[in-house]
Amino acid sequence: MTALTIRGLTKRFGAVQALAGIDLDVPEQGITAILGPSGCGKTTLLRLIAGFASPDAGTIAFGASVVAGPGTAVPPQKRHIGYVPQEGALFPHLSVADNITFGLPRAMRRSGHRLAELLDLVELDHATARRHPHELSGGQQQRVALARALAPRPSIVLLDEPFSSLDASLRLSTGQAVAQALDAAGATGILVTHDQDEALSLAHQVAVMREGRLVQVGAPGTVYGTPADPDVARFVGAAILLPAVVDGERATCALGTLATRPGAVQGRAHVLIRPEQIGILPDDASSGGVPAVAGAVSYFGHDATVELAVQPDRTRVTARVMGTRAPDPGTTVRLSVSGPVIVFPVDGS
Ligand SMILES: Nc1ncnc2c1ncn2[C@@H]1O[C@H](COP(=O)(O)OP(=O)(O)OP(=O)(O)O)[C@@H](O)[C@H]1O
Repeated sequence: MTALTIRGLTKRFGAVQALAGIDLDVPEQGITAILGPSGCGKTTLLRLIAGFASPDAGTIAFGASVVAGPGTAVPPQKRHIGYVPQEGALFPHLSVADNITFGLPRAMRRSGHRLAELLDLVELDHATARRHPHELSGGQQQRVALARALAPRPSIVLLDEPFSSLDASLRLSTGQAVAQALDAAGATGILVTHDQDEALSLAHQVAVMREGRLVQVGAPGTVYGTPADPDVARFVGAAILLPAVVDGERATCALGTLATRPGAVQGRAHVLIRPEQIGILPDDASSGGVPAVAGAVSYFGHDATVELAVQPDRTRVTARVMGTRAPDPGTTVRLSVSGPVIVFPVDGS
């Protein structure tokens, strides 16, 4: 079943075409991430779904019921959606309990049962209920904001860059807690983010947006593994694009002759290689691969990236290897590429 169906959605602000014809199906439950760079129209799309603004054209339907379209504009309070803004926007003078139960009928607020349920759902200690927002960490504040959004049991929760003010480690754990809470509540999440790691790790469906349009919608693995074009490839992860000549299912480029995915364009093209596809071997002709000289190494603990100059013409590529396997700068090594590569037509890059 589809939780949300968007067709031909457009919105213009003066000379700026913020949304230029959006079609999107959001399946029930799970998280759909709207991923794109600053200014591409993500927040505008979320605001139209929430009902905070009206589209110039197009329709938005929740299940079978149209909430925005020609002659229809259901107000935000009647859309039964939850909204989690960037920094929680909690009421500073209210306790956590009062923040969470703010939108509930008085009888429910008094009973305390729903509050306890919501605290459990977002994995907050019941003792935090008496505190005020300034006595909580950023991650706890975002959990309170989610609990408040989930309180009236909405079927759709809109999350507008909810983790952007958190540091990297808290972002991951808070993101996972939010995903679990949405799942347990049976709600569908729509997460706006410009962070590809967040989108790929939390979402079941990723919708990549650029200049007011959706350029690719798919499962995280599909968007990362078979991006629609070189810009999507670069946006969702580190990408090496090399000129190549394709013949059948083989592409010849600076990293040798590589297997392509079936159906690749033929002749002059560009191949996409992810840094983790490059293996670094000892400099021994029997290892196969192409020779390269190792340059700067960036350690990240669990893994490392290595800059490499591929011989003979010093084509620069970056490999991602286990932290302990990075060669010393200046060492001559051999490079192999695992797995088939994606091919893009020359004019597509
Ligand atoms: N109320 C408004 N009036 C005029 N222009 C607007 C308005 N809201 C958005 N825009 C413009 O529409 C475009 C899309 O903005 P939007 O906020 O939707 O992008 P975004 O992808 O959410 O960006 P960010 O990640 O920086 O929040 C931008 O060029 C923005 O300047």
